[in-house]
Amino acid sequence: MILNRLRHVRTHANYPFVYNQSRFHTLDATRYQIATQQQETSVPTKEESSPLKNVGRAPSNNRLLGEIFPTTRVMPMVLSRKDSIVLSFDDVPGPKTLKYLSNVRQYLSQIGTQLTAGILTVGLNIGTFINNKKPTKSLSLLFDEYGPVVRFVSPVGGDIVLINHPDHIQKVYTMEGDAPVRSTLDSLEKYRVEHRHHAYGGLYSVHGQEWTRQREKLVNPLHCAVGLHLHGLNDVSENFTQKVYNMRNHQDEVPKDLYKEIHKWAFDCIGLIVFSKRFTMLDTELVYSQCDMSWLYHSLEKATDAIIKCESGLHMWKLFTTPAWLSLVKYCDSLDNLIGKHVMEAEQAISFSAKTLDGNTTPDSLINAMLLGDEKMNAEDVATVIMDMLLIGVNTITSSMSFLLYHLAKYQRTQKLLYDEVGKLIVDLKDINSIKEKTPYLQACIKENLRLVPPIPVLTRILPKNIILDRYNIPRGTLIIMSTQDAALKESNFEDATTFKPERWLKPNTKEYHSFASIPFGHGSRKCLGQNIAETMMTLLTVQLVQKYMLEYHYGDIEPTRTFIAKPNRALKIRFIDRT
Ligand code: HEM
Repeated sequence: MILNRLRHVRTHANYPFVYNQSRFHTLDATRYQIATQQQETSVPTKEESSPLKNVGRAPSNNRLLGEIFPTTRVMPMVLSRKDSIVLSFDDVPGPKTLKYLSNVRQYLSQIGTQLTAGILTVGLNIGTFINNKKPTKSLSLLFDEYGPVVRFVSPVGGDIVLINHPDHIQKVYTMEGDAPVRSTLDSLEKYRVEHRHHAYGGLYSVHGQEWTRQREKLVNPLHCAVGLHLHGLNDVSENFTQKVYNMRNHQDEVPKDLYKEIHKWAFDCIGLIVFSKRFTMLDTELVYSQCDMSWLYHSLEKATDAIIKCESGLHMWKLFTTPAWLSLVKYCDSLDNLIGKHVMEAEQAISFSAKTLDGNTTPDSLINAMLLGDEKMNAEDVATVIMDMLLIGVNTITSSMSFLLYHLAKYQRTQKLLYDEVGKLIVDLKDINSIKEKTPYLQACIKENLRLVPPIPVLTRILPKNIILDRYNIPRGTLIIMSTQDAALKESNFEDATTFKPERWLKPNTKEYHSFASIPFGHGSRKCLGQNIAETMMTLLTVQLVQKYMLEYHYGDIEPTRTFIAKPNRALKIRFIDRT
């Protein structure tokens, strides 16, 4: 939604460049001066009426942009000899084809910037297929062609700038402001506007004051959640380890879909954290009609598939009712209803026991934390927040756990070193920090796995101020896509970059790396809130599996798919061989 609003603004912002190219060729000095004046501090005011002053950024009288990023005073900058030359937004290199189409963008305004991202994804996937390249490689080819800052002139929405240099990523984060804005999933947003009567999104997708309110409400309960449920999380992991034992075939492989079993494990764990209830999807063979929990799981799976389809295609669902869109509505409705039921039960339990929450009391569940206290949320908002949490939390953890097992099975020497560390470990379930302290090599494995395959491979920001990246002046309001995975796979940032080498994260080696070269959980005030939960879950399960089994993998390389949350692109046929 925000993107759709900003797109309108950005369209006008580009006109001086699109139509006045020749004029600028003769006015180079003026252009550089103007671009420099727009550096990080400059934000347009209502008084700026000269067309030249508005080059490369939003028109000054735009109310919407002002609403999202409140206006600050313009500080004129004087160009001294020491100032490096700043190039305009139009000089940013990128594929030309889309530029010609940009003249028709105003006629297609309701489709939006996300479509350009969709086209980008489809293009990269086709390129990968035609050139028989690894999916992770095709994005880096773009940077090889155009340099570390690539501009996509969108024919139908706002332009996109793609970056992969750790210095630039760091600079974007330092300029993100107090209430950072990321691009959201348009499909989920449309669903909420049309089918949920403009309900707020969950923490991942809201902005501004609502984001601040939700984040403040959730930050502590999510931190405490791990401590509250450490035993339960360990039990779920034990369940998974036992299920693998029961499901193995004669080759010691799990013949059914191992990814799906990991998904159920993640669902049971996050279910425990969110609802404070023991879900038992791992023990349940799916008979959908029989219980709410199975339906919740089934709806989550189907809603995820539908969102992936809607987000990665050509966004036709914005114009027509496509099967993917119908499926999204059906399963998001189902998720909403089922989660709503849990929230209502929690509400009733609260009113029955007349629970209260003063400032120092730790709530006994995440739902209760949201329903109690001074800034308590209404039931509908709580249901939305939980839906987003399930969609992000369950899928990201499933992705990382799958790749962690794959990497351990593939790199036998690493697995042996890990076994030396955890083989005889007795896990003290009173304190997760002590478990982490006793397992530095395992923590390095988790980190290295997330470097190689971050479940969310690109992060986005829409900045409140102009930013200069690699000498190019990028106007505020531009969608900046940070290809963090590409940064993490670059030889210039990590030697032997595509190899799984946990040792690189052990002291003193860790100092060698740029702190923004691998940021799987993001950074800053909008950083992932589930990092501790994710690391704890992966620690508990890996310890149990490595203590009991030797992992092996004998098939072709597994790559992450290019979807909004990465998945393995082929079956996880890992062998779980009993340790004697
Ligand atoms: C391996 C697992 C996970 C990874 C790699 C991961 C990664 C991320 C990333 C990259 C972001 C965006 C950060 C940014 O824009 O700078 C994010 C946001 C978020 N994550 Fe995670 N995540 C994981 C698991 C979880 C779990 C288990 C939960 C909760 C149960 C969770 C809840 C959230 C929330 C609520 C946000 C939005 C925060 C905000 O906008 O303020 N994540 N995550």
